[in-house]
Amino acid sequence: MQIKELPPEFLDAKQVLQKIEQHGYQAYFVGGCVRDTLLHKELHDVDLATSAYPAEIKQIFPITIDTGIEHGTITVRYDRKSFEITTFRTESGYQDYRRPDQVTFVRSLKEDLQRRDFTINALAMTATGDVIDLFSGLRDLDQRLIKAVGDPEQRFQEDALRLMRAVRFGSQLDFCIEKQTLVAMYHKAALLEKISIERINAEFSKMMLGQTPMHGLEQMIKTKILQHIPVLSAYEPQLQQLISHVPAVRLKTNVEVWTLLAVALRLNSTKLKHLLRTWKNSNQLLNETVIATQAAQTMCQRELTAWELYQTGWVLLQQSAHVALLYRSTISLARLQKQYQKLPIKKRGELHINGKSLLKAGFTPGPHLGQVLEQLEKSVVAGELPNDTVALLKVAQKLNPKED
Ligand SMILES: Nc1ccn([C@@H]2O[C@H](COP(=O)(O)OP(=O)(O)OP(=O)(O)O)[C@@H](O)[C@H]2O)c(=O)n1
Ligand SMILES: [Mg+2]
Repeated sequence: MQIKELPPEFLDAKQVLQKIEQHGYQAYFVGGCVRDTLLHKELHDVDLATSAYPAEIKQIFPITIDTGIEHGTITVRYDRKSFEITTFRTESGYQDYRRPDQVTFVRSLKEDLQRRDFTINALAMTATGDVIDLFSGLRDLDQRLIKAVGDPEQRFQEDALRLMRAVRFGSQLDFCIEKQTLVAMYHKAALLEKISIERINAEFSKMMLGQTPMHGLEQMIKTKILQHIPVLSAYEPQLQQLISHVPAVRLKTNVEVWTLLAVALRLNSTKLKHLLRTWKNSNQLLNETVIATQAAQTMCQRELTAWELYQTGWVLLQQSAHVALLYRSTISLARLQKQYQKLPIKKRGELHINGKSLLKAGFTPGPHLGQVLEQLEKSVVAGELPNDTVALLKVAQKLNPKED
């Protein structure tokens, strides 16, 4: 099979491959970029593989960087751009189920492709667009199957993260996991405990942001993978309920992902923070999810007050509403937007009074100033007071009678 017109992302790299070929070596596009081109999907990275050893690549290109030379990866500078090229290799060892103990450079493309995880990821393509399919990856792309290359148990034994990758690709591409591969996942599920939570999280989030996240969750339950991931393992019944309640959902952001889980698992703020911290999410994601969850849980029961709308902010309100809509179909985004737009102010900076103006008016410095300001802010947001400096100062003086 030949791809006649290569996407533009390949064009610069094509020259690099051809230059390597001119020196008598083989060089190919490999991995996800070939898969995604065949599926007409957006490409994120173009991986290059070659029969040339790192030292030989250095002889061809005057400027190189030893990016991961012990694994055979070199960055080549060509035409003012950078390209990562990896020498064909086999891997052995895998004592820790994560990394091979030993990498051996080889000259054969087949040996390189057969250590890869799934058949659809084991395709190669020449500079001129010829697809090399040694493990029936094209058939599996056609049948929409995630199938391990060779012996599935061995593939998962080598790198247990592949358990999550199988589920992730299944959801991203809306593919099924082939039967033997699924059985092997069930047998090897416990190996996931060897994998760092950061890497599990990265795959899990991609899965949840994919086309069929509920199918992904279902497969995590069926294969028992769920039993070997932190915190969520304790919530199987709630996740099962979520799957039957919202069979089809497309989530757009990580905040939506974790907010949906928080709502489905009925987590209070302490438990939610524990989940998010255990999964090593960033502080920003944690803070935003806590706010969005609070709003979503409330929206499932009743409309938000002006103060709640104000505190959540428009960006998080949209995400909360997207989640809450799955539980309460009467929520209207247009109505929410109208209510938000009607707020007299959108942030504290818009309040026509601040600490400085209070001090200028003779207030003594101290924490009570913050309390007075918050009271004024609440009253303005609720529409009980105009956002007017003179009026606000008057009320401030009443709130703090000791001051003149
Ligand atoms: N645990 C892993 C990780 C990667 N690979 C191989 O390395 C390639 C590149 O890995 P990566 O960039 O992680 O995945 P992609 O398939 O490129 O998918 P993505 O779109 O997420 O980049 C994969 O296609 C696969 O051939 C593998 O065999 N086993
Ligand atoms: Mg990739």
